[in-house]
Amino acid sequence: MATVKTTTGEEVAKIAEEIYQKLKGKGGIKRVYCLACGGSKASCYLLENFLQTESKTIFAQSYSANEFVYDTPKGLDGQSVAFAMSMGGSTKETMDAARVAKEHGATVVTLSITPDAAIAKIGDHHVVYSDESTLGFEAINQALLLRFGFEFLRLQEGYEFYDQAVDGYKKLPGLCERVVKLVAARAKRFGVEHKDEPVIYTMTSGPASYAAYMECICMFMEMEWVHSSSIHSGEFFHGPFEVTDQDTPFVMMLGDGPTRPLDERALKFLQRYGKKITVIDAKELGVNTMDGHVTGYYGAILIWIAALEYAKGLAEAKEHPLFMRRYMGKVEY
Ligand SMILES: O=P(O)(O)OC[C@H]1O[C@](O)(CO)[C@@H](O)[C@@H]1O
Repeated sequence: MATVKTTTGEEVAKIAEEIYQKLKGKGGIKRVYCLACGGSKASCYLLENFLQTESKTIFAQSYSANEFVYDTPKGLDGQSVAFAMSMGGSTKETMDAARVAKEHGATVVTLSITPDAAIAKIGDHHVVYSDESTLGFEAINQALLLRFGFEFLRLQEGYEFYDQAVDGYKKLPGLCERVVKLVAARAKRFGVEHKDEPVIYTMTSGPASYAAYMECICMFMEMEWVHSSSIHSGEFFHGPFEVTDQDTPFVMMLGDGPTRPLDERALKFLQRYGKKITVIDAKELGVNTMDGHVTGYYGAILIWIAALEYAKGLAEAKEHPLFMRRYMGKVEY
């Protein structure tokens, strides 16, 4: 089987530079929109979160693609950059959203796992990423998108932690491989212990929020048909904590960014009043071999890689393959 050449971090840097040079004369990059569905939408969150937190000049927002089509933001214009991501490269909602962005004058970057995807024809630039669920850690979409964020910030405002960010980018694939091995036995155990659970909640905050959301809507609900909800650690105390008891399982994700205290507070409560608690901790996954300023972002990716293994463990124990569907691709919707 021919291997697909994925986009490198350096190539992302080149595309980012081209985009910046093009928009510089118009006043620079004003807005970044991420357009996608399901797992692809969740995977945009790191870029959104990074720019929202670190940038003073670039507004960032991700959209479920069809919302962008039906309720297009007024700010979409020639100073906007839209990232339209679809793993398969042909999801209609995402293709339509990319066209809307293009029609409004935005620079459109498309992303998929193949170079010749249908969506690639709509945009100005195309990025090819690897599917991390089949062990392609060199070009994970979340990391490639994050790299765009680092580059835009460096070019437009100056990013004081740029060197650390790029260094972390290089270390990431090795750390992901290490995480898979580290959690292998735990993931199997998680599967066995949770195979008959009707509901499993996920919880975290900050950059890792996408991992909790993806584990919930894609892995547990879509792939394993298990009820779930992803809860923000801060919001936990403003409603959801009332369901805590000794029978209800939670997957608690501890990030390594500034919002970790929120996660620790929620975990402390769960340990006091709950019982079925699985902890995925970015610190333990090895993110502290990187510089402190970027560990929140990369830690989120390591959490996701671990969460993916837990979902595989569940699929194995339930004898319910991850790609079994009842409705998707089978009925009209
Ligand atoms: O990334 P694509 O190819 O646009 O597909 C999106 C679909 O894939 C999933 O992310 C995973 O099956 C779904 O959540 C979503 O409906």
